[in-house]
Amino acid sequence: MSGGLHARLHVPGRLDAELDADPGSVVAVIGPNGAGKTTLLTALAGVVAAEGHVEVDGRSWTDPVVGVRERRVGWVVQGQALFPHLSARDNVAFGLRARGVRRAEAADRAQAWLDRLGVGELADRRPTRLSGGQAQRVTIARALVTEPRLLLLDEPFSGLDVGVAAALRIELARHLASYDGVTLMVTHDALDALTLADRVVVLEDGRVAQQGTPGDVAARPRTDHVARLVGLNVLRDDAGGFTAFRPQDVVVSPTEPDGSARLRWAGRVAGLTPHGDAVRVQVDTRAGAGVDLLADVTPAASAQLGLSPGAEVWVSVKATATRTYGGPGAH
Ligand SMILES: Nc1ncnc2c1ncn2[C@@H]1O[C@H](COP(=O)(O)OP(=O)(O)OP(=O)(O)O)[C@@H](O)[C@H]1O
Repeated sequence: MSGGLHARLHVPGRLDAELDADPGSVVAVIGPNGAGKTTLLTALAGVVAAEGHVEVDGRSWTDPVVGVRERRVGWVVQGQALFPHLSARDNVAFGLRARGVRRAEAADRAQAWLDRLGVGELADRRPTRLSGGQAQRVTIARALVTEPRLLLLDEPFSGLDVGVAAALRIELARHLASYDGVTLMVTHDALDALTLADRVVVLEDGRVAQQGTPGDVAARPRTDHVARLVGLNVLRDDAGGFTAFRPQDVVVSPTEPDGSARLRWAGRVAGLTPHGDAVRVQVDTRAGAGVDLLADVTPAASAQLGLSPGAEVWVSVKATATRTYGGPGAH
């Protein structure tokens, strides 16, 4: 048996997934709504009943079944409330007290974690007197104080101001770097998956659709969801291969473009949104299972082409600007 996490979990109708993670690694779990991300986390924690097995640090949590309270899991869950009647320090100390740690020691250890997360001076405050970012830091301290072997983060930055989330991201990255347990982080944010994680697991319909390093998953998405997250156009061919290209390499023209070395599609403009200095044009081409292609054009070109929703256009991309992978003979 080796360390880290080994899990195979089956929750009928909701999840059928196998997962391995090295000690100290951070795994981002991404996928569309309803893909099974929360089910995966709750099944690992033992909150949701699952068939299969879970092994952490060489110890089975499923044979015999280890109860929810005995699993060494730290939770930071979306919308999870702190106990309103307890101070920040007592909130953090709670899990230690429940494990029989004496009051004074629990308070000291809680204070040390609050200090580490930069909210030590707020230890006596109740949650209603904390900002969203401060409360999330207390929640993270509460998850880490019991020294879990599995840290489960479900959208840890959602609902926070951009600036607050950015600061917390840096803080959390620092803690994760020195944490030797396994972290699983559910996120809808491509940047979090790319910057905080060592591995990315893509769930779709309760199954693992793809996994790999963040760089590999971002460069070679195999699901529409990931393609959209990382801002790539990805088309699937009949042989199971994929063709990916960047929106900035797509040319929009009023008539069919010349040149045989271009892939081209006729379509209609489905939407226009600002994207950095460019205009991101969504074109419904019926090219790939109802997925719109994305093209980035300059505002001047957009005006010149008279782009507006419903306009008929051609989109094309040089074959040399595309990358194919995944199918037979491709890589
Ligand atoms: N308590 C439940 N009982 C039965 N089915 C459920 C329950 N909770 C979720 N499901 C179903 O299980 C599937 C996976 O849901 P889950 O909440 O794990 O997805 P998710 O990837 O976390 O989605 P989101 O991004 O929307 O949070 C969905 O089809 C959902 O409808």
